[in-house]
Amino acid sequence: MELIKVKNVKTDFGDKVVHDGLNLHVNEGEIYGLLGPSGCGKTTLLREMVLLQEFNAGSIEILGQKIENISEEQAQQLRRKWGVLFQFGALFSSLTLAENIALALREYSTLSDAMIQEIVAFKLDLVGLKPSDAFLYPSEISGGMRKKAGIARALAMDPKLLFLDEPTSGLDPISAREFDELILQLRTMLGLTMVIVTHDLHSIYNTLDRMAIIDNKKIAYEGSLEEVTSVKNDFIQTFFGGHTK
Ligand SMILES: Nc1ncnc2c1ncn2[C@@H]1O[C@H](COP(=O)(O)OP(=O)(O)OP(=O)(O)O)[C@@H](O)[C@H]1O
Repeated sequence: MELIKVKNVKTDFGDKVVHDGLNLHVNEGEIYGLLGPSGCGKTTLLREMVLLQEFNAGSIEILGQKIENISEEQAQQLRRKWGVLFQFGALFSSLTLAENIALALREYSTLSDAMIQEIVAFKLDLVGLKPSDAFLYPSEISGGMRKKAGIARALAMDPKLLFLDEPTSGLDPISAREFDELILQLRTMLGLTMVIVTHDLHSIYNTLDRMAIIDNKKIAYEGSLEEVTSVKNDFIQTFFGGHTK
């Protein structure tokens, strides 16, 4: 089942055309990568998918709902069905990790305090953080732990879909690989579908089921790693740093 359908999406910022007819789909349960050279419009597409950015033409359907011309009420309902972790999507520095994770639950649910604490503890455990980490502030933890806490916050409302923008950027290699493992575990445990913008070749190899490479305003290549890297041309060779078959 296709959870995301992008059809002929066009985006410009004034004179600058960023997307000129993008087409892709993401299947349920898939870890799908948005790749491409710097500035090709990956983050813009991700922002369009999560209703933070308008596009000029075409159509995007998420979880069966077309998002162009969506009403505010429908948009609010849809936003609760996905979690997002942006590259600089910092946690609120004045709140503990537990308070950060609980934020959406307090805003969108009528659950009791005790129930919210239980859910927070469960989410912390899910991402590999300790119960005692709940009381720490973002400034007191490492970058890797912050990313994990960001994922725990994104998972607070039990989303079906997770959108991640450059999740391993800024992490040391060990934390980055730990993060890849976490992504794979979460998919297995929760059956999540994920869309990940990434430049990280290790993450691309370790985690992605399929990917789209945006170049020159279009989806230049789409498919599994095997399919994409079997293309014999200079662009693909350079993009994958010569690590193709
Ligand atoms: N709000 C905006 N106003 C004007 N131009 C924008 C805006 N947002 C993005 N752009 C431009 O659109 C292009 C695509 O940006 P985007 O951030 O989507 O690229 P990207 O592929 O994610 O890049 P990177 O890999 O460097 O993060 C860039 O040229 C950028 O400068």
